[in-house]
Amino acid sequence: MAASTSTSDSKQIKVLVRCRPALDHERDHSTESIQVEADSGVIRLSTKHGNTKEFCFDTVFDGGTTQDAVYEKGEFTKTVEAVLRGFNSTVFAYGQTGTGKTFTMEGKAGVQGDGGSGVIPRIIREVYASARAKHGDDVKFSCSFVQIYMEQSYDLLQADMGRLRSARNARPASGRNPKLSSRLKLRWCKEREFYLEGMSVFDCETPEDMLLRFSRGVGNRKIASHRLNMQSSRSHSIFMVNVDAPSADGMAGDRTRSSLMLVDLAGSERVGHTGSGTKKELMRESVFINQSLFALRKVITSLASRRRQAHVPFRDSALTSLLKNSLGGNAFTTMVACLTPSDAFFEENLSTLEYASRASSIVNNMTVKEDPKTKLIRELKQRVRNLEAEVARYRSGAQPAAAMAGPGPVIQAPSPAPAAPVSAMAAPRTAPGATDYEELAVETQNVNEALMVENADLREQLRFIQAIVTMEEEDGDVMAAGSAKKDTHTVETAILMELFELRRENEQMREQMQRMEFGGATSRSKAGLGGARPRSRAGKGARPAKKKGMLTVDELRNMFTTGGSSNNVLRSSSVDLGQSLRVTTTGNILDEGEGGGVDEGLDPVEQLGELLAERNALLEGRGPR
Ligand SMILES: Nc1ncnc2c1ncn2[C@@H]1O[C@H](COP(=O)(O)OP(=O)(O)OP(=O)(O)O)[C@@H](O)[C@H]1O
Repeated sequence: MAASTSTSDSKQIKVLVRCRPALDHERDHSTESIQVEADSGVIRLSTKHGNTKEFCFDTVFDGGTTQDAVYEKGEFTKTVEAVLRGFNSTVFAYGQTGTGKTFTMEGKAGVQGDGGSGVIPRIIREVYASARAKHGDDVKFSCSFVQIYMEQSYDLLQADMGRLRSARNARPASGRNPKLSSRLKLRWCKEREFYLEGMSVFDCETPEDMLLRFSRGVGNRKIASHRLNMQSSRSHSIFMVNVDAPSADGMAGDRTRSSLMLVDLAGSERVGHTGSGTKKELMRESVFINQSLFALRKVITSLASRRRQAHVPFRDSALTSLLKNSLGGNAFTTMVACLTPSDAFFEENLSTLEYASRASSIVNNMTVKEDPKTKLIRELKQRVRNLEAEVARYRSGAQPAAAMAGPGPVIQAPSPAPAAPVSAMAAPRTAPGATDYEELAVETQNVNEALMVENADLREQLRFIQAIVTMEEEDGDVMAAGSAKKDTHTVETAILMELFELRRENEQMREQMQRMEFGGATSRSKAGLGGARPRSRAGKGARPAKKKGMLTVDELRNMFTTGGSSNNVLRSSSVDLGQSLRVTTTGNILDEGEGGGVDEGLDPVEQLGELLAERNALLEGRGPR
């Protein structure tokens, strides 16, 4: 369902650091290199050569910290509160392989008695308990569980995954493999941003129902053993808890829907340390794990750099796409950075702490997502109340100040409406020395103008409601799984989005070129823009050779008409570009461009052609036009 924002709150990403105890097999051949001062939040890392690096965080846990203490001192209750207030929230565990991410998030049966359970089971129980205490039975819960394995997303709760697991458990495999039929496509649409199409969602009435789903999904997760961890997660897992509850601050009947993402990342690993270099599959997995974590680190670095308008490469991996709202977005986010005490992993620990430190400077703008219809009704009710109060004041003899103003929805009059001030009704314009008749005429005119403005407002509202209905027709039910009708775009919308993206890229390139023009011609080749590149063999004036990855207009047109695919390009069957046809986006992602507007009245394909030509020219180093 389309949603819009109401309440908001800015919060930095909360970072907890946990160093696990040394494991039995580590004690013989490594020394502890980490000093954790829980009271002051200081962590000191020292190398074998005596160098020390110091970090300070709000909350740090040493190897002796129990799961109970992590949950309590980590203040996960605040995450639960945020979810129940309608804020999307995220908890993610980050760190090198074998540092205790899964132990922290899932827990381990039999460790520390019942206290062995990790953050996920505890948070599930607390969300249910708090929600029930607050709203009784008027709360609905559901969950989904996915893993990102080798850059593909898989549903961990699909029925066939369960069967697959029992079949595979019969043989001593190095790990379980996800089945292709549970593969999910990553999609993007304006209202929902990144999401996984067809992901299964299960209603769970009780915490036990949800815990059962969770443990089934855990059983389907891809794991394998290597030198650093007997049960190493080979995928990133995301468990999603959806809560639909009465609005905490709103009026009767208002509801909020929030999601809690509980993420256990696969750990970064060095092939030399894990010994995966000898096994092809482990090696391939390693490459994908490290690649997506690299993308995550790039996103963290970019968000933490605080350069305004800096490009944040969320689209570089499925993981960062799905975490977009959790990092610098609208969610309440907690990162649990996990460390190993062994001095053999000084560099890995240092890297984890550096990224944890950067993450702690990222500010999220938490917002409650509200159903637009509910929001509109709430705002209109508020407006009625304001007007009633205004009328009451007017009746009691007071001058009605700006009768139409107030905290109601800010609605712009459409352009054909007269530009009369809205407060005209309250402050009639009278000409000096005018007769009573003239005064009446002026007042009538003012009232008339105010009514026209209101009329325009109402028309605007009607258009808004119609737009919502259309969106809902297109979206279907967000929570329902497998709807093939979801998130369709018209061809025009897609082309326009492509145009925005291209225009933005071209703008950037043009700026870069201009900067380089100032900086001297030689810098052009250094920047890789091709100033010193050899011309094509056909000589001067000949069309430059087409670069790999560049698209011509014809190719683009073909893709629209024959169903080819490329990044940001749609797949459709026999599309006439003149018509407004509905097509579904490919698994590749369309991002929100911020570029300039699109020339109205021109064929978007023509524009696209121009922009592509411009881009090719820029790439060829032929300078801004
Ligand atoms: N706080 C802890 N107390 C006791 N044992 C722990 C603790 N943290 C982790 N361990 C143990 O360390 C080993 C590795 O932990 P875990 O599997 O959670 O690491 P991980 O970071 O999830 O690794 P990977 O990224 O490879 O999945 C496990 O045997 C686990 O039981």
